[in-house]
Amino acid sequence: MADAKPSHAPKPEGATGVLVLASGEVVWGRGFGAEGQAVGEVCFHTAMTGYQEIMTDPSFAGQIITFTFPHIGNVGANPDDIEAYAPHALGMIVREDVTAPSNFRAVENLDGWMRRHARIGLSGIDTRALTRRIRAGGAPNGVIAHSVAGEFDLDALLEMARAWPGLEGMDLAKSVSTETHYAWGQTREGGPWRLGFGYGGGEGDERPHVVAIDYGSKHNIFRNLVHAGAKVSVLPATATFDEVMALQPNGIFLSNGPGDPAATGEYAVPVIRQLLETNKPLFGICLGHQLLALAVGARTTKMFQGHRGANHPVKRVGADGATEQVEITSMNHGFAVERDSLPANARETHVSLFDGSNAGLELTDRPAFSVQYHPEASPGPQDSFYLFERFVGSLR
Ligand SMILES: NC(=O)CC[C@H](N)C(=O)O
Repeated sequence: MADAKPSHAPKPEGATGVLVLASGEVVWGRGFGAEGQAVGEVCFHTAMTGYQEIMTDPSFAGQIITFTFPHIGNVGANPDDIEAYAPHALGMIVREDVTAPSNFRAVENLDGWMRRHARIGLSGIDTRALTRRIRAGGAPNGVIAHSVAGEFDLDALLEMARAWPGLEGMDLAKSVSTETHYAWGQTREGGPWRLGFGYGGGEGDERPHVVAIDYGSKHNIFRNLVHAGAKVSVLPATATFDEVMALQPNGIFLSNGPGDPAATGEYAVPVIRQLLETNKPLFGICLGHQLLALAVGARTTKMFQGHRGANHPVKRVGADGATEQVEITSMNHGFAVERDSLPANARETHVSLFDGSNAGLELTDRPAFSVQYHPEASPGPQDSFYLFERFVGSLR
């Protein structure tokens, strides 16, 4: 089968998978993983490693990921490289077919892992053409479908893609959050994973206590907080001010998460405003950054194509306004804080060197700061671990 390009071409021989965009474009390929169909926003991710971490990052709820790196699946799947206990991305679009894994840590192949978790894959796609399509036209809504028998109702799939309302205005954080409060160190994972050791512990009464509000958090954030010296309790996205304070936090963490930050209106921002009044140190990542910005009166906006990759350069600007350093960061966001809407008590601390968009802030009258990128990496570089040390170091 020739590699499919975005087109209205009739179904090629042997096609078992298809992507149908809301525009009517049809891209044929070969399905893997689960059969069925899923509708969401089609984005692209440029990381060369970490497909399992990316698929399990809850921030990707509602999204279908096109991997620009052509060989996805060649290290299989294992029970450690996960950022949540199940995948949250709806599906993946890849260039090459998934081959048998070649890695000593693999316990199953990606195809079986995707099937087990009811996630759809599409291979044999010209991912460069699709990425250029997204870069030029923005991230479209679309349906990904897999049928071993090769039976597809294109009209129904197109209708599904068109009927999907899109991520703007969509509140997804509370649907992927934890349902109950739990202590991170008492789960099977603690600090960062090490070959031969697995995950380290995080218990200890002498450690400063971080209460994390889970809007769809990645596990590696909690592992890094533990590694920096904290113990972590996790609360649902809808936790009230009283529920947070009942745990006697030394510091508060606002997690990453999916969907439109402005659509979390009634539960996140009002609580964050109350938490800021306590003057307890507060740290936010990605959705947590956007929610902190909203809480101080700034605005967020939907980006044209978003930032998703593991090598995004960010400029860090010191409080003196002159000292500048560059961090290479991991990014995964489709919304951004509008710099011009930041109030006088919020200082922009980080700027994306790809497009100049806001990538971090700190309040000048409260011990609160946040970044748009993912300092916990997984996947990605670890340049930004200092943020965990800075936050945990500020807790008493
Ligand atoms: N990784 C995240 O927390 C993403 C935040 C938000 N959902 C966005 O797309 O911008």
